Amino acid sequence: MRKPIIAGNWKMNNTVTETLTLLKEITSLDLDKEVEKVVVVPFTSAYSAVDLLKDSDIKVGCQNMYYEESGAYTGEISPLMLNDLGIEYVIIGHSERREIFGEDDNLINNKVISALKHNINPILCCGETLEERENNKQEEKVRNQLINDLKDVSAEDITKVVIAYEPIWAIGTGKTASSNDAEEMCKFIRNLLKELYNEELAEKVRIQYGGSVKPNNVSEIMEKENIDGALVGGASLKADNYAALVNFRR
Ligand SMILES: O=C(CO)COP(=O)(O)O
Repeated sequence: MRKPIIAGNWKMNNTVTETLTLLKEITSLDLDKEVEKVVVVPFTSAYSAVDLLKDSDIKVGCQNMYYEESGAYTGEISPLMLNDLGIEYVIIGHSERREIFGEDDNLINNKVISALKHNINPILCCGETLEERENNKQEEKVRNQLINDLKDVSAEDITKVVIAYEPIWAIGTGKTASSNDAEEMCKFIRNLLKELYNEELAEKVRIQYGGSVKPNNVSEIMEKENIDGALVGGASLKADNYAALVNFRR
């Protein structure tokens, strides 16, 4: 009932030339049409990616945005700019933004609200550090993040949000959460959504797992009841790997 969504987060990788090469390779491959496919590219590649993918069913996302529409915010990109390009998804609150660039839940909440107002679907990231997991604080951490990040998001809008559970200790480390641990946290998130909204809406929200997802573990992860997609970094940067992730059912 929830359409699976596989998103490749390219992070700070690929020039425009490299973007075009990779996307041409990806579009030449046979990709499952029943899976929603997103490539989340650097801002500099967004225009070229949208143009190259205009006749394909692969959607383009960006990795961040500011919440204001315009103004004196040197170095920032606005939702109007993303709209103008035809960007459908934006990652908000990735742990790298939180940890390296000091983004807090208040800023992230403003970005989520602004993206929704401009009809861009947020992929809202949450997840705990290794220390928090070792102290069994993962649920408390994710609960606090989501309560604050989703503040004032209406019932009408919550189903447009994709939530990505990305335990920080599993990102880029080759250490994946076990599929059972990932499912347990995604189920916890769905139950929280039931509490914040209601059962019917919570059942509609798509929840992704992210953190060292690879072609060889994607099927096991995607089999889980509360996991509806994957947000993939490293493995999404090679065309055949991206195709294998999208084709997790084959
Ligand atoms: O941060 C991630 C996706 O947003 C996960 O990255 P890796 O797949 O490289 O671990």
